[in-house]
Amino acid sequence: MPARERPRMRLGHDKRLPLTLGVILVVGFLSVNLYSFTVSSNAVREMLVQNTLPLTSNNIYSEIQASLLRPIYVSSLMAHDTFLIDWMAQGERDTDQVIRYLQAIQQKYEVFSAFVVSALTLRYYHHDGVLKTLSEDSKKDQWFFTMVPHPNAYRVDIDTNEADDNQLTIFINHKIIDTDGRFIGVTGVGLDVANMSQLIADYKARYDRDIYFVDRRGIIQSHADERLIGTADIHERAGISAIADQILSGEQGSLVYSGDRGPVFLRYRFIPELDWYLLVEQGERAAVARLRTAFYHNLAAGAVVTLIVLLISTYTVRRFHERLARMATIDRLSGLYNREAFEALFARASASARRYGQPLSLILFDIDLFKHINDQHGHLAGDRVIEQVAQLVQRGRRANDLLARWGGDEFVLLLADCDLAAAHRLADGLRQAVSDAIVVPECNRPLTLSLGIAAYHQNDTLDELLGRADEQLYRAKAAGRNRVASGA
Ligand SMILES: Nc1nc2c(ncn2[C@@H]2O[C@H](COP(=O)(O)OP(=O)(O)OP(=O)(O)O)[C@@H](O)[C@H]2O)c(=O)[nH]1
Repeated sequence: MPARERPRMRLGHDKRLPLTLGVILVVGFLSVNLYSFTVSSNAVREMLVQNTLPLTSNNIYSEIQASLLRPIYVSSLMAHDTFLIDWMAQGERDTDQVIRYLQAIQQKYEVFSAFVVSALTLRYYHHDGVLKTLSEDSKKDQWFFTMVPHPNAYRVDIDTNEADDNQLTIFINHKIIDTDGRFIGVTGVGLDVANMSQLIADYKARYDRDIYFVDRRGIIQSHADERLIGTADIHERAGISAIADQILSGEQGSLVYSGDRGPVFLRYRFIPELDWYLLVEQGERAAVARLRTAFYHNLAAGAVVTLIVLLISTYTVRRFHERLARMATIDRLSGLYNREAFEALFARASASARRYGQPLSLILFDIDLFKHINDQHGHLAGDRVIEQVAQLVQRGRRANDLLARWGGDEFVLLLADCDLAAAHRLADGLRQAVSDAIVVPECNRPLTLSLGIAAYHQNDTLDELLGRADEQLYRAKAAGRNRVASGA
């Protein structure tokens, strides 16, 4: 049956189920994903504050301790070296001697620089020679004069190195005390800040966290961005300024501040060896970046699954509706349209005939003495005959003609663009074809039809048209069956 001919029968809303499924899936996927994203983000945050950042801080602290231990040890060794103490006590006579000593230290321990400054002469001896004489008036030399009242034996300072193009250097300054307990100078080694910065940059790459040091005043002393060193103050930096005092008054702890890209989790720890604070921080965005990516991937997967379910359910529902529509419009035994479908299709065909002013004829036909076939050969044989007639007429009809089983052994054939005379000829041909092709089961007589034809009149109802065709059919039966009767 051509699809375009199928009568439109509302058998349900075939979009409702896929839509409902779609909504349930979208809401389900969204809520499950959002929930798991929120739970995992909270877990990551908690992990960051309670575990990851403190652990990182501890690891770095240990590494710092390990990397400073050696230079501090070397400085201490120099400060207690009897050669140096004696040499100073004896009036710093042979300069070459002390320079060779400093060179040996610098080479042996592979430090950036080795130096000694005398409190007596204020001369600054460097492994390359005598650098200068310190002056109490020079701002640059204050580090030395502040060493005297310093409570500890050594101090870690960060400063530009005049002996090496003013490069930033970490100095381990160690007091030299003579045998009488008097302060006679400072000795120590210098470490390249670039190395330290590299170390911190490595941490950043390894842990994806910002790691830097500030002194007790809040001035950044070591940072992957060297421009900040010695100049930037955390009291003046956006976000962290709000918690700067809290950091600088504690030993260690975890804090949160709002950075320009969301909350930043910070772990601070005071490092007594450096007299600095170690700060380890990580933005929430970076911490949950992977989760966010997973969230988007899950959503995409959910969208694909939803789409597939929508397609499958739409296809299934459509197939189901088509079957239902077929069941509701097709007569099971003959495979022809049933009465309801014919009524709907007639309305369309008659409207078209009216619009284009074309003739329309209806043939109502009935198998002659069908009851006998049933009675003598059984209902199944009768059914078989109905099938045969239906198939034969269906095959012979024109594409625009509508054929339906009207009930029992009665059929209707609506002939589009066909006047009464042409319909009569066609009906007779049909009658002939059936009696030529089909025999009554088990008795060799040909099966015959009686056919009544009526022409469609403007504004006829189906009942009116059928009524007139039925009269003609009655006439054909009355006249002895196996014939065609027609009338306007
Ligand atoms: N096998 C079968 N029989 C049916 C079916 N529907 C109706 N019938 C029978 O078809 C017969 C119809 O008989 P009628 O059309 O009234 O009478 P007839 O024997 O064909 O005689 P005329 O129409 O006067 O030639 C009845 O016996 C119905 O029981 C069906 O689906 N299958």
